[in-house]
Amino acid sequence: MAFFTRPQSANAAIKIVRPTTGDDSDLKSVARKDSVQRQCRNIMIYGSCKFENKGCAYYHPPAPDAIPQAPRAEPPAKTLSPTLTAKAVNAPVFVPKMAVRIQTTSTPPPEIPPSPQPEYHDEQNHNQEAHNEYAYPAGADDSMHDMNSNNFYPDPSYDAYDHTTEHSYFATQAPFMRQPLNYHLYTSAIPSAFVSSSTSSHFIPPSSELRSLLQGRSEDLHMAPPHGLNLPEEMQGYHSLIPLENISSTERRKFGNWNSTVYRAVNSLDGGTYCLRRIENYRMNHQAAFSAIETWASIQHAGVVAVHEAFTTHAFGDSSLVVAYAYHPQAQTLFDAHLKMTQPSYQHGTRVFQPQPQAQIPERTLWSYIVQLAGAIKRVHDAGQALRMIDVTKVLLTGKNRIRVGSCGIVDVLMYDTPQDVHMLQQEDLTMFGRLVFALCTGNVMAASGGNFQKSLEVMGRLYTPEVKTVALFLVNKGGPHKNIGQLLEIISSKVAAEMGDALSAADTLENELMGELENARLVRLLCKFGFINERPEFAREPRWSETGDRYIVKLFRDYVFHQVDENGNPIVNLSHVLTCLSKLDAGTDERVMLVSRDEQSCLVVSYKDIKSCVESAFTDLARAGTSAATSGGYR
Ligand SMILES: Nc1ncnc2c1ncn2[C@@H]1O[C@H](COP(=O)(O)OP(=O)(O)OP(=O)(O)O)[C@@H](O)[C@H]1O
Repeated sequence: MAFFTRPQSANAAIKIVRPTTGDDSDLKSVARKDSVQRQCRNIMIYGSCKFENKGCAYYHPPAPDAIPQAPRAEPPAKTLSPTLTAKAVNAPVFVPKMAVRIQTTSTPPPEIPPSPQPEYHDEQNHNQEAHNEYAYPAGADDSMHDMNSNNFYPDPSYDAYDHTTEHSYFATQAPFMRQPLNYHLYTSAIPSAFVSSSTSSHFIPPSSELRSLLQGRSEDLHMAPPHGLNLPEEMQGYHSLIPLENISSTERRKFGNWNSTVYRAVNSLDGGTYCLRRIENYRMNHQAAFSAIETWASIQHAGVVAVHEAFTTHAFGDSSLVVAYAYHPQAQTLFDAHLKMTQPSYQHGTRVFQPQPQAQIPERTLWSYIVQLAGAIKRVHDAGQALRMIDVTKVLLTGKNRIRVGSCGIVDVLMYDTPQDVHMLQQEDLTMFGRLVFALCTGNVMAASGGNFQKSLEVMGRLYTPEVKTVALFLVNKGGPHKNIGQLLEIISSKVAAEMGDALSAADTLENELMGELENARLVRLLCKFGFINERPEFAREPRWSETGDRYIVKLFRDYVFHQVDENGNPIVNLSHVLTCLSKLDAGTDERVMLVSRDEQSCLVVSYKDIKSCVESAFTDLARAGTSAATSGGYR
């Protein structure tokens, strides 16, 4: 038989009634359905009615201590769902620590102190339905009392709603209690008319592609170093070094005149992954050479790969300079992304390649690169620095149409002994920028040089709008000492506006994606709490701790969520059911659920709010007994 497939929602509510007593004269009046005998709403809300003896026509039940105790074994079985057996109803009564509405309980409602709030007493304000269908004779008073005293929500953020301090509209409404957060229940994504996760936008690929992209990055970040690399185990707190380029090649790669290698490494101080650029055989003459790194570390910009620190080391067997940068998993250089058509060959450490017919970079992408680079250069020049390394092999493509200038600061350290005028270096930045535009337009890194120049202009004019040529010429031409990046930004202002629009839509799209994932962390926390509580062999010297008290409800709920079976005893594996139940539990809704023990001897009707409270209380017990209170606090 399907014992965990009971009606579950408040809509399929099982009417909960006060247990019958030997003297049913009181209850007769409760059960009467005529309007005159409906229970006064003031009793339900405030626990008393000022007008009880002053003409109030509604029914006022006797004070709780006047209600005779109901014998436990005689619950009103006829009020239960027809699918329940009387046997289940007669199950031993379970009394949890917290106030939960149990059908078979005969505990009288606690006395509720009269409320100082003004009372309702006009005919309209008596909600007939509330009196009739869900009169909660046994539970409502408890529930109201609990809500008034905030027993369910130790969290101060669940304080009673103070309607006087809020918006004036609400201040005119009837007082109500602030409900627990229920926005975890559904993710109200931005309507798809505005943000679509299935189509590709300029910066963000469609949702499915975005996921596999992020998954790939995560894989990259957690990749373990292969054996036999013969690299230092540890170096200035960095470990797990993996080279990002081929180090077995006989041709050594050069960074200017220096041999250089790029590694990915993990920092043991913060656990973060970094990109280390090592310059071999570097001799440091002045400690002050690192002052530039300090300046670069303070430059934070979306278009610049962040500089972390620099140090010298003998860990590689020589004296190396290492500069640590932010690591962007699966980043590609612009050369690798757009210009590399054939395997480049190397002669004396310099890349030699044959220009090939390229897959043309779309103009929108080209403008995006130009605007992003201009923004990065502006930030760096405003900080009194020069990038000195704007090259297709040093600009990284870190996401869809997203680029950042890498390897910043390192030239400043290497060239410390031959200081140069910053203004001249900034002018040089603009020229390098122009050459990069030429290279991207034509697919030839030497496009702006010597004999290639005119041909490159022709190609550019054929493939792109005249504005692109204007920008490229502005950058490579000598424009005098006053030429600066601000002038370029003025020229391309309309492109900057378009870029900004795309960047804002990207933020909207990502926010939308994030909304869909919002519950994940909360549901995992809930599952962790279940894991801590359920089936715990012993706690507080009580071997049955996880089977009794509040934990019993948690266990029954676990069965309800995960262990349901169909009529043939086959497991019901319904992830939607699990997610819905957990979301409702996380929100602590008032919706009630019927929990039946496996032997059908216990049957409880509890709200998600109650179950949440049981989980919290059991988890708090465990956390309190744990060695580190601080750690346990992190799971709330
Ligand atoms: N900050 C970073 N995060 C992630 N990957 C990076 C980072 N910096 C560089 N890389 C990667 O390291 C690899 C080597 O970088 P490098 O700058 O040496 O490029 P390169 O094409 O080898 O240039 P060169 O010819 O000058 O050596 C490239 O694949 C690049 O994508």
